[in-house]
Amino acid sequence: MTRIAVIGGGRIGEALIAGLLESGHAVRDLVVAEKSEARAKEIAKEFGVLTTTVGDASEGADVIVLAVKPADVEAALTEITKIELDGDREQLIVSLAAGVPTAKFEPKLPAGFPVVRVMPNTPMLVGEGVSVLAPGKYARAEHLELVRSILSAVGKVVVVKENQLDAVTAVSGSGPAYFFLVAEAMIDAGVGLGLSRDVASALVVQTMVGSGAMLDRSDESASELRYAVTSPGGTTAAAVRELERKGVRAAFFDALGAANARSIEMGITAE
Ligand SMILES: NC(=O)C1=CN([C@@H]2O[C@H](COP(=O)(O)OP(=O)(O)OC[C@H]3O[C@@H](n4cnc5c(N)ncnc54)[C@H](O)[C@@H]3O)[C@@H](O)[C@H]2O)C=CC1
Ligand SMILES: O=C(O)[C@@H]1CCC=N1
Repeated sequence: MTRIAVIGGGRIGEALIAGLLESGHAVRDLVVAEKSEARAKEIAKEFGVLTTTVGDASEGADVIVLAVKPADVEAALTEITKIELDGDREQLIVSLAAGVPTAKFEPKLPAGFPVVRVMPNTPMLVGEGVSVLAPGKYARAEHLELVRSILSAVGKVVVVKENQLDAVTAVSGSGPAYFFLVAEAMIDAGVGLGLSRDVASALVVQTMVGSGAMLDRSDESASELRYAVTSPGGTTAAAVRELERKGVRAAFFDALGAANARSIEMGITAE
């Protein structure tokens, strides 16, 4: 099986580790490098994986996954390049860092060393993620296929050109947070209407799960599914009118625009 080193055992690193193990990836083929000792202990205890230094983890790995913050990429890369990277053994770097272009990695690596940039999202923790892949200059079809095969174990995989990854980050990388925010607001609103928090939470969670499943399985668009809930002159129409009056659609345009701009900015400042 492919040996994977995860550099950075934070929130997305943990989601990847948990998702891979859950999908049957062997624990002996996973190794984690986490610079916080306390966090490394937590990861080792929770998942039974080996935790070690960046150099040791990278040395034995086929795929080196960088799951550190964009500002920490450079330091982590410096540690990785202290070992002898082996392009012939088809070693590969996969970067999950938002905004950081593959062109920032490539000059620091041995000539022709392949890099694949990926924007995942946290639902991969439960096998329902979406990972969007973009090959760097030296990543060939077989590298993309390897990354696809690893990440398809924890959700769907989409391939785009790298220049679309900032937009992707705004939509699906940050996306779970928007749905969680909507869930929080709906639960609070339900409590405001007199439901207990437990009942309001159960109703909101199942409504989200059910609506997501319909979107996934139905041939109808989001608009058509919404029309089917909206009886003329009824309760949904009254609610949607308020959401539109408060500018919910414009808020999403602006919010995703801000995320896109921030992703571009993080790529510039990561240098
Ligand atoms: N959290 C999310 O939903 C998503 C995050 N990402 C990207 O994933 C990356 C990590 O994000 P999070 O997991 O949220 O951050 P985080 O802060 O939770 O985790 C980063 C971890 O890396 C460790 N670290 C930093 N430098 C290190 C080094 N040199 N060696 C070993 N460990 C090191 C830190 O101690 C920390 O535990 C970021 O670049 C982010 O843009 C991408 C998609 C979604
Ligand atoms: O908020 C962030 O910067 C990261 C990237 C996408 C989701 N979380």
